[in-house]
Amino acid sequence: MASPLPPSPVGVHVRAPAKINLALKVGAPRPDGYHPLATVYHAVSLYEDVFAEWAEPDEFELEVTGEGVADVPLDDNNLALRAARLLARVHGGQDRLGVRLTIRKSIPVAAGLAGGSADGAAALLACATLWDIDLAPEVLRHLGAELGSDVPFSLLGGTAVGGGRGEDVAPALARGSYHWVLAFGHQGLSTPAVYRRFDELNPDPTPPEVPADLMNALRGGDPYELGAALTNDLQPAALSLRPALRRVLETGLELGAVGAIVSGSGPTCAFLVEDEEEAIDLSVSLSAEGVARKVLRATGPVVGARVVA
Ligand SMILES: C[C@@](CO)(OP(=O)(O)O)[C@H](O)COP(=O)(O)OP(=O)(O)OC[C@H]1O[C@@H](n2ccc(N)nc2=O)[C@H](O)[C@@H]1O
Ligand SMILES: Nc1ncnc2c1ncn2[C@@H]1O[C@H](COP(=O)(O)OP(=O)(O)O)[C@@H](O)[C@H]1O
Repeated sequence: MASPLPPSPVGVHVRAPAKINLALKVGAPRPDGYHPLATVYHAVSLYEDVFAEWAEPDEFELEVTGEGVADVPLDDNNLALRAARLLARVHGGQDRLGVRLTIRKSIPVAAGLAGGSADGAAALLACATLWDIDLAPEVLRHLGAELGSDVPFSLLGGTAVGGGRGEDVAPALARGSYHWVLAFGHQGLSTPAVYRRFDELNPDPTPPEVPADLMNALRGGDPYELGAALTNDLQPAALSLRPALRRVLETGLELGAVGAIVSGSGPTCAFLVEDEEEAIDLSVSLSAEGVARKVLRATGPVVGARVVA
């Protein structure tokens, strides 16, 4: 069969954001092993860049550069490669498609910020654009859910409620823009290990519900209210596996953060501050304290995966 002609453009650049969970309520494991969640995702301005270029039919190539590359799988376990193969298989029709993917990582690996999911989401969108496969956003999100629980949100972005195992996303009614300071650890945490520790610590958890105070705070747009309402059921499990995180959280609060939380399964600590000036002050002071490997500022909410060029 003849290989399809490269449609224009020949290369596509997609950018996808990191997430933090403003609320993460976790229930008892389901028969399939996943935990039912009621979560509020929030996309922040730290991005993965994924480039997709036309390649020979059936050729799926990957190059990864940037933050934490040594810990990124380069084989078919990589979420970006899996995304490309999945899209080609399900929506490629009779065409024998191929792609050369390049990921420029800025989101630390296994940090609780969904960097791998951002790569999967970005690769889906980049390949769909490159191969001229026109899919509705909800169809793309449905495909994303096959790659991982956080991938649909990486495509959606903004602030959104997540149900099911996290893959069932809907935009939340939210006002305002928030300033965050993110403190990264020296070593990642395994998401399955943190869920396992959650099970040990919570033999009989209550069914998860999105907290009303957090939704009210988001409707009001006041960072102080939001800071007080941040909640993460996985935080005790992450602290139990990485006790040093307690000091990071306490230090950020002592230095003026209006809220502090472990992001998802950790180990990144996210600090909410009042405004940009406070964000600059806190990031400088936290760096000086030496409690984290690296400290960065970010704002949220930002849009989900999007074509840049
Ligand atoms: C904890 C969260 C919070 O948003 O994110 P991270 O902090 O890892 O970024 C997510 O639930 C992670 O989502 P994601 O990293 O996409 O997980 P998946 O690839 O779907 O699943 C990886 C593993 O995590 C566990 N898992 C994941 C989701 C879920 N609702 N229950 C689970 O028990 C399972 O052990 C599963 O095998
Ligand atoms: N493109 C990718 N980038 C980073 N990690 C990936 C990628 N694809 C698969 N992974 C695997 O997913 C794991 C979790 O990755 P990541 O999304 O960075 O963290 P988290 O789930 O804590 O948000 C990594 O340890 C790695 O084995």
